Amino acid sequence: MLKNDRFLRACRRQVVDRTPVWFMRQAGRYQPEYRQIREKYTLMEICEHPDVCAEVTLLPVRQLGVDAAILFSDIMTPLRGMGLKVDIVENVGPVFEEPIVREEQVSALPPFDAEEAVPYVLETIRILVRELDVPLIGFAGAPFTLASYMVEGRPTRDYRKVKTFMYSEPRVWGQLMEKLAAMVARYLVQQVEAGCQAVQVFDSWVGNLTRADYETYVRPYMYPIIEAVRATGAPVIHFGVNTGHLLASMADLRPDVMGVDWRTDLDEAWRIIGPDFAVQGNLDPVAVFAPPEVLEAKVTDVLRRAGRRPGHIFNLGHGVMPQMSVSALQRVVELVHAYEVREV
Ligand SMILES: O=C(O)CCc1c2[nH]c(c1CC(=O)O)Cc1[nH]c(c(CC(=O)O)c1CCC(=O)O)Cc1[nH]c(c(CC(=O)O)c1CCC(=O)O)Cc1[nH]c(c(CCC(=O)O)c1CC(=O)O)C2
Repeated sequence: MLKNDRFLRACRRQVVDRTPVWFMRQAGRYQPEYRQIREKYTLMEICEHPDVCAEVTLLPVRQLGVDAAILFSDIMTPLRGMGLKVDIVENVGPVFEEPIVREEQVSALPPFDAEEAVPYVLETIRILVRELDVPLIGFAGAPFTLASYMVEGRPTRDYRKVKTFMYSEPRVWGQLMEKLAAMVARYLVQQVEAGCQAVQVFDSWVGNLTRADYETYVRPYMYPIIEAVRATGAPVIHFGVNTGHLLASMADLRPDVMGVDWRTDLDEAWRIIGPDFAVQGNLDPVAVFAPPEVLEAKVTDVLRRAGRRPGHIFNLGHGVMPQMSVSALQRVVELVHAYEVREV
């Protein structure tokens, strides 16, 4: 029985004693302890050593006092486990040796089973659920975001290659998205079966599409993912960046929680998707660098816009940045937990 279940209660829009808070990328380069571990292990090697990976996951929970842990991993972890040649290059990001350009490469993608591809991820989860007093969030990248890296071969600003592929080869695009959706659904369900109490689906880069393209080329492949997770009973959070124009379309997938970036005010986002969802976010990450009185005003503005309604999980509008300080994030947690919401 979890000592602190306010995150799970908020996912289900149940009344809480304090607004739960956690941060995307709460484990990472902003922490001196993480940087010390990274001197000995690459990011992927951390993931492949369950004892080290568990320690990295636990550190921010203990240091920051957040109400949820997120498994330390990357969205590239399952693809690498499937045998794809992808590396995380310093100050670049995921880089593929062979970008996807031909149908044969899509056909050659093998079926996914986490027990075979990434057994160490499941082992890390089993260690963590024995140690944690707060829920553990599992996660995966969504098909479009994964495909963006696989077709482009590396992070991109214009998505020219992946969108040209999507428009020019709709049949092969469909095969790629179906294979990735099957992998993501299976991977998330296996993370829940290993002990994760909630999962997040990161479609970080889907905001680069028009609403029509999202509904044509992406959303059809998302339904089986959300439905597979819903069947486990674990809450699912769906998040993308720059998705203000897509929130109504994404809501049709019926995740339990919609992640919101900072560009859309939280109350406006909640109005767009309606009262049947919980919401997560949405402090501008750069506000963490602001003077204390500005930071406090911005944290309070997010909380005020949630209007003390059950179903708000406080987070940044995107991930923690390497230049951030532990003390600034501790201050955000204090401010959120000090804010009066209705008593349980
Ligand atoms: O190499 C390292 O050790 C540090 C970089 C690092 C990566 N994954 C990481 C870390 C730890 C950290 O953020 O410090 C570790 C990482 N990647 C991810 C998460 C989950 C989360 O955001 O909470 C986490 C942290 C999980 C945790 O807090 O325990 C998932 C991830 N990787 C990725 C993406 C998509 C994206 O951001 O492009 C996403 C979705 C989350 C998001 O949108 O922020 C892909 C990725 N992974 C990575 C990079 C390079 C990051 C950089 O150099 O700025 C990139 C590309 C990028 O962020 O632009 C590598």
